[in-house]
Amino acid sequence: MASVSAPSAALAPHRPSASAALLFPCPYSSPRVSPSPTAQPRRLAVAARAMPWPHVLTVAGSDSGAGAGIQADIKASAALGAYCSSVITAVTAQNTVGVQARGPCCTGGVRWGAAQVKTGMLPSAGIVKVLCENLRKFPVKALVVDPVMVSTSGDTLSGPSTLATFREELFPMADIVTPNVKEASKLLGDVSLQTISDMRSAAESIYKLGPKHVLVKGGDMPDSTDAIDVFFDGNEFIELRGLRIKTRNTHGTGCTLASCIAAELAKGATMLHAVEVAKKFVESALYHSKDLVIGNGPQGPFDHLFSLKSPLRKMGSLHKFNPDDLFLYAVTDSGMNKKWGRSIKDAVKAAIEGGATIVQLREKDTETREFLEAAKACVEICRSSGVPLLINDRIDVALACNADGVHVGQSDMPAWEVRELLGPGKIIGVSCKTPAQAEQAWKDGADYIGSGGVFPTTTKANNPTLGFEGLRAVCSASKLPVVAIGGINTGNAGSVMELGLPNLKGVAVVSALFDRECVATETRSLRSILMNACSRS
Ligand SMILES: Nc1ncnc2c1ncn2[C@@H]1O[C@H](COP(=O)(O)OP(=O)(O)O)[C@@H](O)[C@H]1O
Ligand SMILES: Cc1ncc(COP(=O)(O)O)c(N)n1
Ligand SMILES: [Mg+2]
Repeated sequence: MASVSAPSAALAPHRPSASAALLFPCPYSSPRVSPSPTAQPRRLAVAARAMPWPHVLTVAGSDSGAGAGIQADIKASAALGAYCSSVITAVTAQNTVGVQARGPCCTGGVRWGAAQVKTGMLPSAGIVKVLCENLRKFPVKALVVDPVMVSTSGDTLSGPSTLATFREELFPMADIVTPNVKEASKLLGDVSLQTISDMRSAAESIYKLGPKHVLVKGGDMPDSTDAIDVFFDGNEFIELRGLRIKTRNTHGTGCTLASCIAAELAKGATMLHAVEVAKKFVESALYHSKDLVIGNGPQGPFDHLFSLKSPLRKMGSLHKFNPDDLFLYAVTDSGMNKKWGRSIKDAVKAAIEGGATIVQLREKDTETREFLEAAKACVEICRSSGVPLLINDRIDVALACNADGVHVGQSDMPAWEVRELLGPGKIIGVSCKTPAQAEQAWKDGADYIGSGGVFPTTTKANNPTLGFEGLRAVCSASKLPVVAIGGINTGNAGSVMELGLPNLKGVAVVSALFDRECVATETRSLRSILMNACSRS
């Protein structure tokens, strides 16, 4: 890419002034309603009035190369279904080689209402102070602070003069601060950060400066085959481990991650879920862009809008996947429900009443139309009880009913293709019998694996039995949480949980619940057996 120079007027420093309000008009005034509602389809007109759109305001620098900064923020927010407005704090001239020039703009007079605000490059202590004044005057719903200091190309974007203002004024207001390892080190007086344990200590020290959460990002961690970030909420450290994509196109990963967090928060996600979706989004975008050639420099931009190639995709589920949801996993079977004269919907209702923590509709013999109708009814029941609903194999049905996710087997669509179709927010489970399959499921972006048959079963034909030893091997090798499946019932479920296997979060059952007269009673007794077993092991 040729070197791009920024217009010199834009590089001249400005003092904050009231006229900035004109430069950055408040984007929150009511949209004009079409004077002729009959001219547009009724459903669209109703939606436009009823839905407050998720909104991110980015306060960051412009990157003329458009891979990072404001440009990344707008693309990332749009990709995740949020509207993004912007306050430009600096103009930079950058390309795939590095930063050629930079200069500050102003942030004065901007009213951001109650948006989720994401901050990026804040080039001077003066601008950080103006920002903090505004934040105190106009409280926001959430504040995501990406303390941009040095670009990945090694160029300084915000000098040491801003450090104290970051630490003392901005961080205490933040809901999350997302430094990379180099920034975390600078913020803590150039401490050396070489290991995950160093990242944990850094997260804890930065947390003490006042933000509600800290994410220390490990994209630039040397010698790591995985991309590991450390999340800290003041109580618990969570290691977020993703696949490290081999690509030169990593310019703008940090800006993108922070904007995605803000976009997910705007959509109503909790902080940890927002961070998890954001990380998956960056991983998917890098994967899709790994061979992209833009410019000749060592660090290229990536394609934020890769998902446009997958028009089927929905906006993602707000149901954050919690591995503990695998505890009592109810899997339906159309034959069994027919035999006992109940509908899929009534079977699911009863399982939830009895304490099922996740439900999968596995309807191998149900006609598509009937399956979809039942799935839509089950989505409603599950949503109102806070229980995630997954669909076995049928990605089309999962998309049509907006289920929380899908469970696939080794002969179904590969999990990475499912992820392409469903997007980063949905839950994906994969059946795995071997450590190699478990490793592949993780690489493909799955959230959990189901492993079995632990015992002989009649529910699934030609299904070799793994036994406890096979289950142990898969659990020990898995980087994902595991649910055991296959021939599990009230008589043997306790012995499975008492194994105390690493990553084993629960048991999945079919006939033990649904090939019985009273689903709710069976579910209740299985639940108490599992709870007792867990308290013993
Ligand atoms: N090659 C990669 N493959 C997968 N994820 C990556 C890669 N590089 C960075 N990430 C992820 O991108 C996000 C931004 O991290 P990082 O690149 O460290 O931030 P920054 O851009 O601020 O230096 C993190 O979630 C990190 O794990
Ligand atoms: C205007 C601006 N803001 C932020 C970054 C950080 O980018 P990177 O993700 O490459 O560290 C950048 N290079 N330019
Ligand atoms: Mg980076």
